[in-house]
Amino acid sequence: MSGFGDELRSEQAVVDALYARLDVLRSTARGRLGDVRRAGPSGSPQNRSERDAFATLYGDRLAQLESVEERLVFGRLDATDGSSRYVGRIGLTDDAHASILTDWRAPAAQAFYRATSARPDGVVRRRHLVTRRRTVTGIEDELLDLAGADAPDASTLSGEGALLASLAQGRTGRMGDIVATIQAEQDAIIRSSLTGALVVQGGPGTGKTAVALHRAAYLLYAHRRVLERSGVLLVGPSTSFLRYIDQVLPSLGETGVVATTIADLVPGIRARGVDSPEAARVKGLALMQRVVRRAVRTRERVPARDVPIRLDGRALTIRRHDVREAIARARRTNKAHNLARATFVREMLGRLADQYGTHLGERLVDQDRADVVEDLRVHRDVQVALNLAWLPMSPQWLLEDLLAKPHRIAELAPELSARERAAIVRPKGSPWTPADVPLLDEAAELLGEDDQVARAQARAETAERAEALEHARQVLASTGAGGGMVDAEQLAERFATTGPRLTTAERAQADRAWTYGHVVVDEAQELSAMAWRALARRCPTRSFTIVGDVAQTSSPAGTRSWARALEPVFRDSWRIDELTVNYRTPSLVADAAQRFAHASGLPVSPLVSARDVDDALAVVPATQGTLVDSAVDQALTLASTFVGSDGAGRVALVAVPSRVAGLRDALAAATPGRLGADLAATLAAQPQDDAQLVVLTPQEVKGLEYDAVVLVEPAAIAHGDGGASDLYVAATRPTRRLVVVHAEEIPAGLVA
Ligand SMILES: Nc1ncnc2c1ncn2[C@@H]1O[C@H](COP(=O)(O)OP(=O)(O)OP(=O)(O)O)[C@@H](O)[C@H]1O
Repeated sequence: MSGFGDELRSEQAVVDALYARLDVLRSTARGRLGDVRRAGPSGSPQNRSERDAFATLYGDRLAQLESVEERLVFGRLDATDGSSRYVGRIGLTDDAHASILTDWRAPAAQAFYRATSARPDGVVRRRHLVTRRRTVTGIEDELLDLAGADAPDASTLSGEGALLASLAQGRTGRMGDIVATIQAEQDAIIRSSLTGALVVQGGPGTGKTAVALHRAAYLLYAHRRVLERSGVLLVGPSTSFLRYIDQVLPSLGETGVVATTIADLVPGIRARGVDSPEAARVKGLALMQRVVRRAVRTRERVPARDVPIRLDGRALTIRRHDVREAIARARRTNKAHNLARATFVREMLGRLADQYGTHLGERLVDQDRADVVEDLRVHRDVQVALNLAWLPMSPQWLLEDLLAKPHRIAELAPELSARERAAIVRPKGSPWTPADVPLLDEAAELLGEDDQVARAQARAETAERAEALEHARQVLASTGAGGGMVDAEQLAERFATTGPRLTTAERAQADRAWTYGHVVVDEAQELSAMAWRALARRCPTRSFTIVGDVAQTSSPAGTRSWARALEPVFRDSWRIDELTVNYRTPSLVADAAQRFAHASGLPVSPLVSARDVDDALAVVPATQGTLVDSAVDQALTLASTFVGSDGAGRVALVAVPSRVAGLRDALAAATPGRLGADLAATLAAQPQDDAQLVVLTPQEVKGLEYDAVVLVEPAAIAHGDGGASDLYVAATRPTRRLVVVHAEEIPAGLVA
């Protein structure tokens, strides 16, 4: 016992020393930031820009140092050669630049997550340090030098005590990082190569989201030079999901990540409309790329007959033959429609000017010809005729026009059935929907934007950056500034991005045509073929992390097969990995969900729960008349156990959309009597997407988790729009308890 106390004390001494170092670094960064700020806005523009650059750098560094206060260090590795190293959320060095804490993403930390008795990797002992604030409260050792140990199976947990402690914590409504307890199968995915597309398939709660985010953090660390410039795009299913995960990356100290949904993918488009399931499905079909292409092509057309016009009293003709040749010539440029139009117009005006010359009986040259061309260019009838032959269009105009005209859809989408065509017709002026966004993106690509300005700007920026780098080198050499905290590249980046210029993430977000160094897609099974095309366009190197579960697909445009979804875009440059341990749901609940999923024929991945919780599953029968009251009663009982006035703990009622309003009203009416007026008022004031006690649909809880869930009438959920997948999703949200309230028969398998 005293041995353990000694160990604890000696680890406390190490932890104290690491925090002391952290404090020193913080105060140095704070001091430098203060010095820079005190210098004020005087001096030459050059001096000011340098100061701004240092201020941003020290500010960022300080923010990073502040963000690792909790669990700065969480592990220790003892090697066979007698050396040991500590692993933590960032790397630290002492005054002599010797490493005293290894960043979890560094190669030297890998063994902390991967070493096993079968493959100890030079490690004899892995120690998990459990800390509360700056105090070591526990130590958990794993000895890895056991000769002849069996190979572990996938469900062998590393640092089980630390892991289970972290899983048992109350939900806060925000996802936290898992750096202290990443499991071997997860670590292999996190550190997998940057090239190609990596698909991570796994059942609910297997850590796919956590792994995807930690992989983004790892890639930004391991490939900083590439990815800081180009940025990483993170695509999630909803804004409330993005909110749920937005603490994870900053707490890992990363920037340069643009988080978005498909609905918000195209700058300037706010897609808040809602499609019918059938419309969403049809708009997502791969053949829609052909429909959009045809919609563009049919605006490059030869008129039915020659068009007579008059210029200065002379009769000219816009001849069908000329239009045909001008169109062919413009198409040969291989440029996008709006850009190739310049060639078409130039060609047509030239031909008309030649006709004019023929009328005059002379061949027009130089200024005379240029003047006639100009007169023709501004001639209204010419403009009308040329527009009819080659219409300049915005993506919005094209799509709005197409969807508002059943005869155009019939003409351009003959592959669709009459019912499918009818599903996508809608009046002009309707709001954009998420399924419109990939179509708008496709159209934008075919129509083209005038990118000459942007390209010139990019060239200028490259030249400026080279200059900034050289300048930064000189500054560092001459001032000795940086003190090991800054390198020339970082400083150059700051010089380049201070002032009116924007960060990588900001620039990327504003630019539809931005190409990212890596794309992370969560809940990827929901994406349509058209959405995949839009994402692929944003990363020509096809470096993707794709996480999802084809058993949880609820979107009618989504997929049940990775191969079918990905092959059109990635061909054979994608690989698949599977996660099989469920870290969220207690085994009773996970088993129930798995049984139901199997019984429903969903393509489920194998799943083993990491833990068991007593009383994790309850079934409460009700009648149609008592269903709502009974569900609310159960939710309030759960809330009194799990929901705290300190903001911790989350309880959700999940029901089909048609029941949501009734449940919300009943819940609001009953809460004060059951939880007290104060807590009821606190809960009522919380925003819907961060409330501790909520009523939501299965679609809305996708990707999220709660301490406890009341599943209201599972049969109705299983027969709703998202079908069995919706019930599978809803049943796998709780970390501690699932209560099933039903009047109809419970779907097969859900209860043993
Ligand atoms: N190694 C780990 N250590 C601690 N917690 C973990 C670990 N892996 C996953 N978790 C936790 O398990 C829960 C489920 O993780 P996550 O949401 O990433 O799963 P998922 O596979 O994306 O689930 P779903 O498919 O249901 O959306 C989260 O609370 C996450 O923090």
